[in-house]
Amino acid sequence: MTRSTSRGRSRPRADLLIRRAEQVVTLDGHSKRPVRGEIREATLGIVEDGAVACVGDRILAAGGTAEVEAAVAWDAGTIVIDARDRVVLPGWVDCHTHAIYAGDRAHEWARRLRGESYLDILRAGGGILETVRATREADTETLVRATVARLRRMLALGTTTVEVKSGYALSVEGELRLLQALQAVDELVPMQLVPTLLGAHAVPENHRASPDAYVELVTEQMLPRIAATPGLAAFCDVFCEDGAFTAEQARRILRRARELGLGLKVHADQFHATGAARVAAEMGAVSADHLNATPPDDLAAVARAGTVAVLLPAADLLARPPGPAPVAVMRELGVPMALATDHNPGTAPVESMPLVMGLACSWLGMTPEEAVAAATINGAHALALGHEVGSLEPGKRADLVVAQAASYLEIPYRLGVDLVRVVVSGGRVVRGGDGPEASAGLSPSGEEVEV
Ligand SMILES: N=CN[C@@H](CCC(=O)O)C(=O)O
Ligand SMILES: [Zn+2]
Repeated sequence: MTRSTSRGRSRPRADLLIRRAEQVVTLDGHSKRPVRGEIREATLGIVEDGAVACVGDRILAAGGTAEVEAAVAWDAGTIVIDARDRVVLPGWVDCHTHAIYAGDRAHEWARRLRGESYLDILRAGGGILETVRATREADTETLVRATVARLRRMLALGTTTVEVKSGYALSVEGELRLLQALQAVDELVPMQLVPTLLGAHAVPENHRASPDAYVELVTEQMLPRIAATPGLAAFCDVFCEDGAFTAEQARRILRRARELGLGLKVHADQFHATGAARVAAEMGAVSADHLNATPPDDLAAVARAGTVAVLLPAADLLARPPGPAPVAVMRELGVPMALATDHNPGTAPVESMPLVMGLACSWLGMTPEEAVAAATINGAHALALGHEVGSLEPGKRADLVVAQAASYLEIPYRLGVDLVRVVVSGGRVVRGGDGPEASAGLSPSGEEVEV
């Protein structure tokens, strides 16, 4: 139902008003620092009978329905969504993906199920290197089209901010091409896309005999070339692992990236304790990701540095590292935790953040409150975007999810069930609107609307 109002002319006008939600999970008050330690329901900033009003691509107000409706004006042009029986949350922040690639590795997954190891397959020239061959062969239009399709499916499941790493080209021109293709993708998908250079994802086959020469190529040619174009990459990442790059090589690459003004991320200790998490902490990386094999002392260093631990339960399930990420130890040490899909063709063909939240709770031992914070505000901090996304507060990007649920608990609990009914990204309703008061521009069936 849309309503015109003569009252409150001086009140700011809303383009979009979502009202009468069972719960609005605001996550407010955490824009400066990630949440960590014991996370209680109060930390989530839940408002019952809640509303969110937006104008343009920004949030105008979030709180109780009566309070929000008293604070804003709306008219016949305002889209009004009734959220009775529904929960409103910030759009998911998927802060670790490898979503630009060609080819498929289901056959490798089947080999791993029969007992082969991920790293042995990589050492034999498969794994990441197989995807590198397929990606190098694919034309840019094909890569853009495939990536857009993946990101649109993620968007329909509520992901409104997504980090995408390059890393399947492993040459200066090839990595540049992937990051430029991501700029084209960014124009075609209404999400916030954060690009990361992962030129040090694996040692390419032509440098097998001299990995240090490849590290030098990354530090002396690839990084300066990419950093010379503002916006091409926000972060530099390194896969620090036996069979990929050593802690010392990672340090060299990250140091150079930092000099050139890029933020830092590290694929750390996924299979072995390599010292990578400690390097991430020392270098001031915004995140250290995976952390399956990180010793407690190194996790303590991560906590002290305020580096966000990005946990990737789908990869934990499919890649078979020595064990799942040690959530209880991280909680105890005060390591801030975020969650991401790790979408990639080898170890995580997953696109759903709600599924990842479910795995994080029922398998890794996160509490539902930790999972919600990890998929929203802490994911934002893992991208240095805590001021911009991850919570429902006035001035932040109007990114939100409306889920068919009486409580936020149902989202991680109902493993594999798509409860998302409405997705708003940058103020645009990109999916849904099938509620009784759905109005202009909304698809009655709950299908994705034209984006
Ligand atoms: N472990 C390194 N990189 C990816 C996997 C990439 C691949 O296997 O293609 C990850 O984060 O899990
Ligand atoms: Zn990864």
